[in-house]
Amino acid sequence: MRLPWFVKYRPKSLSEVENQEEAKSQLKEWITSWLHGKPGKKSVLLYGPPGVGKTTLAEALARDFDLELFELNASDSRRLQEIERTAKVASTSSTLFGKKGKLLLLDEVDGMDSKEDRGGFQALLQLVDSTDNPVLLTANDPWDPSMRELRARCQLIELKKLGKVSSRRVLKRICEMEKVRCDEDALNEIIEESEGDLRYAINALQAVAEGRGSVTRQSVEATIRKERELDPFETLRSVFWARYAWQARNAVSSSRVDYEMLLRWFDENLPLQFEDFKDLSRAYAALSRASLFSSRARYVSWDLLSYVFDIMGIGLAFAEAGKSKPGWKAKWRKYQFPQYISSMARTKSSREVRDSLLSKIASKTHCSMSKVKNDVLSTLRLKPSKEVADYFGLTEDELKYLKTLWSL
Ligand SMILES: Nc1ncnc2c1ncn2[C@@H]1O[C@H](COP(=O)(O)OP(=O)(O)OP(=O)(O)O)[C@@H](O)[C@H]1O
Repeated sequence: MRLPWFVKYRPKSLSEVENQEEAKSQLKEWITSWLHGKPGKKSVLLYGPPGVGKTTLAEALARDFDLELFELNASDSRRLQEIERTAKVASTSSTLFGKKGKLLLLDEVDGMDSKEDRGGFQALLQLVDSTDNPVLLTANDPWDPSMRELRARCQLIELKKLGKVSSRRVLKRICEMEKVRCDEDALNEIIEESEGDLRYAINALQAVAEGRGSVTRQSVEATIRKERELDPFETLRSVFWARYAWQARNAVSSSRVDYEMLLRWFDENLPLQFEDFKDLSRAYAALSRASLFSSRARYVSWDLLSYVFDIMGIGLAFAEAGKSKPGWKAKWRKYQFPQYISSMARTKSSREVRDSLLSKIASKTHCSMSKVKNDVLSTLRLKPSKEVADYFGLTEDELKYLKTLWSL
C-alpha cells in the first residue's frame, strides 16, 4: 500500500523539523531537565495551528532522546480509563529495548470536553500534576476557556505557522525524492492555498502529482478547484473509491454539500454501492453512528463534528471487506438523488415553503423561527393533521412539507 506523503516524509529527528527553532530548543531544555530529575513543569502544552508539526515534534523528540513514546490519540484521550491506564502502564512498566525513559503524548487535548467528560478531564489534570514521566499535550487552541486549568499546570510552547520558505523547502525535497517535476508557480499556488498548514500542502502536492508525474499551475488549480467544488455525486464516488483514510475524510469534509445532506445522499445510495449484505450492514452501521454524532454535535458540542466526518468518510469508504484484498477495483455506479430531496424539490421552491411554515408556527407559538426549526419541528415533531393546518393557517404546500418531515 502506498503511504500518504505526509506520513512517508515525516521528519525523523528534531534537526529535520523545519522552522520551529524556538520551540525545539525549549523542548530540548525541558526534556533534559526531566532526565536530570528536576523538571520545572512536569508537562508541556505544545500548541499551534493544524499541520505545523506538533505531533511530528513530539515523535522526533522521543527519537532524539531515545525515549519510549506512549501515545494516546484524540479519541482515546476522551476516555477516563484510557488516560488512567496509559499513565499507569507508563509509570510502572520498565522501558523496552534499552530506552532511556518514557514520554507520554496526548494529542489534541482541546478536543476534550471538560464539562461533558468531567471524569476524563480530571484524570488528565491529575496526570499532568503527578506524572512520573514527561507528558506532552498538543492543542490547536489553548486559549479556549475550558483549557484554563490545563494551561496553568503546563509549560506552554508555541509552534508558529510555517513560513513560505520552509514550506517550499519541504515540498521541493519531496518532489526530488519522488522524482516529480514541479513548476515554481505551481508550488507557489499550493503554498498560498495551504496557509502554513504543511499537511494540507503535502496532500495537495500528492493529489496533483500522482498519476501525472509532473505538477503545473493548471493542474494545481484544477485539483484545488475540483476539491472545493465537489458535487454530491463526486463526493460519493471519492469516498467509495478512496484508498486511504485521509482521502475519504477529505472528500467528506471538503464537500460543498453540507454534512446533514450528505448523510441523506449516502443513505439513499448505500444499497446501490454495496452488493454484499455484510458490507452493506457495516456501511449502515457507520452511517447510523455518523448520524448519531451529527445530532450530538448540534446539541452537545460542535467538536463532535469531526467524528461525523471520520465515521461518514472513513467508515463508509472501508465498509467493503474486499477493498483490503489485492486486485480490488473501484466499481462505477450510477448514484441517485435522495427521495427526500426530490420530493421536496417537487414542491415549488421548498425553501420558501419551509420559511413561511416556520414563520407561521413561530408567530402563533411566540418563538423564534430557529427555535421552531430545532425544537418544534425536529424534536416535538408537530403532527401534520387538518387541525394543525387550520390552527396555523397552513397552505397545502406547507402541510405537505410538514408531512415529509413527519415521515422521516
Ligand atoms: N515543521 C515541519 N517540518 C517538516 N515537516 C513538517 C513540519 N510540520 C509538519 N510537517 C509535515 O506535515 C505533517 C503533519 O504534521 P503534524 O501531524 O505534526 O501536524 P500537527 O501540528 O500535529 O497537526 P494537527 O494539529 O492537525 O494534528 C507531518 O507528517 C510532516 O510530514
